[in-house]
Amino acid sequence: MIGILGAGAFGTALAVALAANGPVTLWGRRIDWRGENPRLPGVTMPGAVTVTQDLDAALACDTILLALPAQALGGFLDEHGARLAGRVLVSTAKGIDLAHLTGPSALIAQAAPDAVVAVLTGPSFAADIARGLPTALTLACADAAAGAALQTRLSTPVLRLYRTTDVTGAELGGALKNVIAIAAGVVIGAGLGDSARAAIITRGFAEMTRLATHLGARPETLTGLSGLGDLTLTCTSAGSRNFRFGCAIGSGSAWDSATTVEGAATARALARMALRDGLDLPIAAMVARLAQGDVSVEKAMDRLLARPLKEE
Ligand SMILES: NC(=O)c1ccc[n+]([C@@H]2O[C@H](COP(=O)([O-])OP(=O)(O)OC[C@H]3O[C@@H](n4cnc5c(N)ncnc54)[C@H](O)[C@@H]3O)[C@@H](O)[C@H]2O)c1
Ligand SMILES: O=P(O)(O)OC[C@H](O)CO
Repeated sequence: MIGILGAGAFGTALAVALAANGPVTLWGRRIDWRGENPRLPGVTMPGAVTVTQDLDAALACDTILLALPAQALGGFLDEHGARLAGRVLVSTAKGIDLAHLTGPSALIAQAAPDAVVAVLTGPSFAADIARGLPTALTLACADAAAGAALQTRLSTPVLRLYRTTDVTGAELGGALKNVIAIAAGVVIGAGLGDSARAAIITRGFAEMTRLATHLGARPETLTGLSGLGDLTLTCTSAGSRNFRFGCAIGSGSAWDSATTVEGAATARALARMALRDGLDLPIAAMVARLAQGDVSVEKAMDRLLARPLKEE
């Protein structure tokens, strides 16, 4: 049976989609809604989904999807990680943990060393998945046989999973695209134009590839759904919270800090990793400063444009 930890927009959307294959238990720490999750308005839960605050019910499942925000995952695992032993654990968070400078799969593997760990990522808005719109994702698992079994188990007629054994590449693609999406939003919010956005996407993709391959990812994974695919979606759609957050920075508008924006903390993590490993990640470093209000949009653009001219 499938359990999902985290009853936010994405956990709920996955529960709705996977109910097509059988019963699903969706756990949230606070379920103060019935029938329709306010984080995913207009979506009714199918009968095959049990929504619960009882963690034991979800932990009784053999396959568990973790749909908590990246910066919340470490704390959750500190408290409950030992109870995840022996399961198939699928990470869906798109971020780099600021405290450990690692992706969610490494945190999970550390908390539950004997578990099979996989990553589900790729271009997908929760609202699209919940509405049953066609979506293609990447399922990454270092254990090829376990990955193939999961691919079958988590695919539905409209949710099409492609598999890879490159966990590092798939996970980093999903985390890093959020940072570049903030930068793309800043460009659009500040009225700098679509040409500048295309430049940010392309140079951002170069940064994503530089860091991911440095950490052992296969370059072709970055050009797949989990990298370029998700980067394209997130940098071009107002459906993305990261993109909208960037737009708010660029236009000087207010932002609701309760909204999950994974790219802000991940940009800070990347800035630290760049320093640690001597990498050049100028867009990520600037997003980290913009997200914290440490630099104005004008100064950020001036500094990026004043960098020495170089080969592409
Ligand atoms: N929303 C999407 O379209 C989408 C798509 C793909 C991947 N994701 C990824 O899924 C992850 C979750 O995003 P979301 O959209 O569901 O966010 P969300 O803000 O809608 O929901 C987050 C949920 O996590 C819960 N939570 C936070 N801290 C917790 C803790 N310590 N213990 C237990 N529960 C906790 C919150 O109560 C909330 O229900 C993110 O990493 C995001 O990048 C989201
Ligand atoms: O709303 P965002 O920016 O968190 O993006 C959601 C998904 O990651 C898009 O694939």
